[in-house]
Amino acid sequence: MSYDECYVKSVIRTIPDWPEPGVQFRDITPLFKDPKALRMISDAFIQRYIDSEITHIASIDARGFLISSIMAYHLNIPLVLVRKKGKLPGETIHQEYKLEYGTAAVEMQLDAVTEGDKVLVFDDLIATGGTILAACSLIKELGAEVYEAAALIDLPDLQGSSKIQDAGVPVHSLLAFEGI
Ligand SMILES: O=P(O)(O)OC[C@H]1O[C@H](OP(=O)(O)OP(=O)(O)O)[C@H](O)[C@@H]1O
Ligand SMILES: Nc1ncnc2[nH]cnc12
Repeated sequence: MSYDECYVKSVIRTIPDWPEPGVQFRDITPLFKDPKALRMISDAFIQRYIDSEITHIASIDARGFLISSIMAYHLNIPLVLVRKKGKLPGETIHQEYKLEYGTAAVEMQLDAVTEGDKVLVFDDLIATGGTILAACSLIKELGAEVYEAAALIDLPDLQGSSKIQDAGVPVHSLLAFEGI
């Protein structure tokens, strides 16, 4: 089955003014109810990385987990978790980042990745880029290299993907949606 961008885009639902007025929420839940669309995007990501040098996928809480665990299984590489602060046991490091209002923080376990690892950072969507940049900073702090940041959806008008690229991290996404 070949990748059909129009088909995949058609199963992503836009909810206007959620969770607050002015936001066009790109809802990926219908994609998980559609095995054909899920297979198309999973295969597209797997094809991109099958012959790459990536050694680990660092997957971002929570929607990032859904696609990256399929990728890790098929690529036969370790999946490590970047979670919202306070969810991971044991020794961790965390990084704060800015939200539209206030701040949030993501966290990784100290033994998640180490020097020599080439890590793909994966999330479902890039908006302002704050979450992925915080994840990249944790991976670098642990001594590993960020190979690339990938997401199903980019919202280019919010300039997050440009910000990530300006920080020296290549970015790959399958779909772009205009607007915020
Ligand atoms: O590029 P940014 O501006 O940082 O925004 C993108 C992040 O926002 C959403 O996560 P959310 O915090 O809503 O969490 P969820 O995946 O648990 O729903 C999305 O899944 C990304 O992780
Ligand atoms: N517009 C949006 N749709 C879905 N998830 C998001 N996370 C941040 N902005 C979003």
